[in-house]
Amino acid sequence: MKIVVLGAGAWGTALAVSAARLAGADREVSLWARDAAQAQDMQAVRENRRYLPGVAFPHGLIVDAVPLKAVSDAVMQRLGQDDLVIIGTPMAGLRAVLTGLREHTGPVAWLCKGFESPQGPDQPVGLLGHEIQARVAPLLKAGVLSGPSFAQEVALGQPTALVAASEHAGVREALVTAFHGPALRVYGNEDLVGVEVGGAVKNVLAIATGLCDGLKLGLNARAALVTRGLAEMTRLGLALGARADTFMGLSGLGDLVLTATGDLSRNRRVGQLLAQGLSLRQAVDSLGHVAEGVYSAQTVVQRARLLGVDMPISEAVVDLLDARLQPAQALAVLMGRDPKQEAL
Ligand SMILES: NC(=O)C1=CN([C@@H]2O[C@H](COP(=O)(O)OP(=O)(O)OC[C@H]3O[C@@H](n4cnc5c(N)ncnc54)[C@H](O)[C@@H]3O)[C@@H](O)[C@H]2O)C=CC1
Ligand SMILES: O=C(CO)COP(=O)(O)O
Repeated sequence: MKIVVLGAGAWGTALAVSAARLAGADREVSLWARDAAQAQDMQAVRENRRYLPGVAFPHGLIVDAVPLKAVSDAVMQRLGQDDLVIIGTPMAGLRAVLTGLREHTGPVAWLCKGFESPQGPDQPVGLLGHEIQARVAPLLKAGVLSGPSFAQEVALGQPTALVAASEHAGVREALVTAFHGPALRVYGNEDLVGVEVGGAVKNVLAIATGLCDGLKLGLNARAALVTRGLAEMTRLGLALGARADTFMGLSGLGDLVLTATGDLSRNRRVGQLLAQGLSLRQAVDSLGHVAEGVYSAQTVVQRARLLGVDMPISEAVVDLLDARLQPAQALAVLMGRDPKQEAL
């Protein structure tokens, strides 16, 4: 089996390292970075000093540079027909990479969690990964690898469970074969929509809990945000065609708990920094990594409104990110809502 990871950020690198640790005579794992200088540095020091410092690359991991913005014929010629391609870019890079891969015949999975930002008049609402794929590479056998997983912990070999979601059994099976091992369990799920909604919305909710904890509002408040956040994530998912039980699984409750409460989360960190009085620009610049919730929040709310779904926590996050509300005001808006029944 050949596994090619396109994109050498923290998560792509962690999964490439993980797969290479399982490597036997029957597999080859490559990590392709878009930045030639970064690829050279990784080849020289056998470590990704920029995005995943301190993690030594296993002996067999192959590192290379490719232009990811336009995955060209030259790049395609280097891929074997059956290779498993893992797309490790943020949502912002997914469309271009999927477009370039549209004639690939082997399994493909992306790792990014979020909604793409609106692309102008032709596409005024932001899309999930599978919606982008349906438009630019409809024949691809593709899916997403998601679930509660901080890159650093996976890279250190700490126990983690992921979910491989695709309508294609072959894609789910390829992801299990590539990554399932002593430290990483990979579960299959056919509900690609639900898994993607979970991964996208939990990032927005983690900004809210980061804010809550940054303002020292207490553990009760955080539990309330997580629980009511799960309710609003589920409402949006159901309206988009997901199955309810997916939200009780790894990419729903699991990733929400991890990201909303775990201090390794970049999205949670954004909320904490906003609570300290930093501007959004200052908060984002200080991370050094992508925080997808910042770019997805507006679309989550826009899609919810179009579907008539109530998402008050996400609405408050958007008002906060757009500086229409100060941190304390966002809380007042949420607490000032009329009483209602708990049910969805
Ligand atoms: N870091 C983590 O623990 C996890 C991250 N993810 C998701 O994986 C995706 C990638 O996250 P990280 O690897 O952490 O990000 P990162 O910030 O560590 O690295 C981003 C990588 O993508 C590249 N990149 C940035 N913009 C690009 C574009 N427009 N086109 C192509 N490449 C581009 C950068 O050069 C860099 O190599 C995100 O959607 C994130 O939500 C999912 C699970 C865990
Ligand atoms: O998706 C993640 C964990 O599952 C990573 O979350 P952050 O992007 O907030 O760090």
